[in-house]
Amino acid sequence: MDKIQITGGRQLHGEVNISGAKNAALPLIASSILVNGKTCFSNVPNLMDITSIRQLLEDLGASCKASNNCLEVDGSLINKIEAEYDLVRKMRASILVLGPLVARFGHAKVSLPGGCAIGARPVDMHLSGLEALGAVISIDHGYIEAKANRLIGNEIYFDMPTVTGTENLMMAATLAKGTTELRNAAREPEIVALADALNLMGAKINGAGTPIITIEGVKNLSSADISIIPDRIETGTFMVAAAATGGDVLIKGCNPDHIGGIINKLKATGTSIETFSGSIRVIGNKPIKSVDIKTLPYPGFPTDMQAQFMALMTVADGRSMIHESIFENRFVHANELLRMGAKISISNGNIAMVKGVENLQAAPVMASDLRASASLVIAGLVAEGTTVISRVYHMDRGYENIEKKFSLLGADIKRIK
Ligand SMILES: CC(=O)N[C@H]1[C@@H](OP(=O)(O)OP(=O)(O)OC[C@H]2O[C@@H](n3ccc(=O)[nH]c3=O)[C@H](O)[C@@H]2O)O[C@H](CO)[C@@H](O)[C@@H]1O
Ligand SMILES: C=C(OP(=O)(O)O)C(=O)O
Repeated sequence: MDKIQITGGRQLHGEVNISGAKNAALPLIASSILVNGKTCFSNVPNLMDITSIRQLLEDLGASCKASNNCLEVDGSLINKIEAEYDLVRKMRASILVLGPLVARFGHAKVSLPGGCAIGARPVDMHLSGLEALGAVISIDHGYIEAKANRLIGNEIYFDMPTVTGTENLMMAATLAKGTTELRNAAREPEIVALADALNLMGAKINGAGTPIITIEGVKNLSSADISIIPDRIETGTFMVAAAATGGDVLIKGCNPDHIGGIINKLKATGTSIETFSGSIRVIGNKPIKSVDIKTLPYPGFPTDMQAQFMALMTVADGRSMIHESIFENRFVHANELLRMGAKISISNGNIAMVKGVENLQAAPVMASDLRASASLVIAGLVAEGTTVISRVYHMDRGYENIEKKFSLLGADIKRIK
């Protein structure tokens, strides 16, 4: 199994290009199930999760042709409505095929995705939403089965904004008869990107990016060319790494409008940030000021940046309170940061108090999930000595060429076997 080795202490300098967003690409690729024809995606990141969704679509019968960062999916060849456990277990976002399959074929069988390192992550709101659209749902032997002759538009209220839940139901409702209104919908940029793409395919969606999304059902969708938006979490990860190392980095190919919550908190740490159209310059300043954060649905501070921000706070001046309000178990990285000399205490399971230390010390550490791995990379970049991070397959799910990108910025980082 691959590991990442980092010798810390170098400031990051130079330019880095941001890849397409994993969390935008996954629902967009799933949306190609709705189309009885070809959908072409560009700026697709080369990631394990993209391989997983591609394998899943191929298993359903679709043809997928990939070259460079493009992917062409032919949904006209789909001849199977069952997403099997062996494919779904690799990636929770596989649940995103449920809505499109039942909408287009009237029948879907998808393995229950189950929990993961960061929490139980139920899919009850996806299922009750589909029921509201008239699907008959059953769960048997670990599989969700959904059946409907044709989905029928309805009003759906989410108890809390769910990102993939909003995406699943938005996709399903595009082919429903009548109008669907999603209330308390998630507002993430990935939702807007999906609505824009579906509209290009012929859907009639309004309000994406607000808590109320209205979808007027259409009979079918047609082929389209879709470009994946830049990854705001990868952007934020490089911003935090630049701040932590006291570096000066120009982050290119990103969308500063998508990361207001991150920019706001990083500025409060004393980091200098200049935004341009499509790029951001980040200059780290010492001492790093301690700042409190609470993760919230967009446009609040993203849970997917909490681990990286915690790594920054371990070397800040003072105490920081980090409140994780989205997932119940998203502090696993804290234990690894402790092994590197960080001072962190956790109360109530979702509040971490971080007391900044002068410096971290390198140690062998283990990644537990995707963003935990990014936080360990940031810690490794500032620590004294050589850190080895194992289980980096978590990182490969969501960061394209991360060690190459950091190396080009001057980090002493390499992948080892
Ligand atoms: C592929 C993708 O886009 N993943 C992102 C997506 O995950 P994902 O879409 O799985 O996360 P959700 O927005 O659904 O989860 C938000 C909260 O709602 C709860 N919940 C969700 C659905 C449901 O039916 N019932 C329920 O209780 C979850 O357990 C969690 O506490 O949004 C998360 C929150 O921004 C991000 O961390 C993930 O990176
Ligand atoms: C938690 C994440 O992804 P997923 O929902 O695919 O597990 C993430 O991108 O940080």
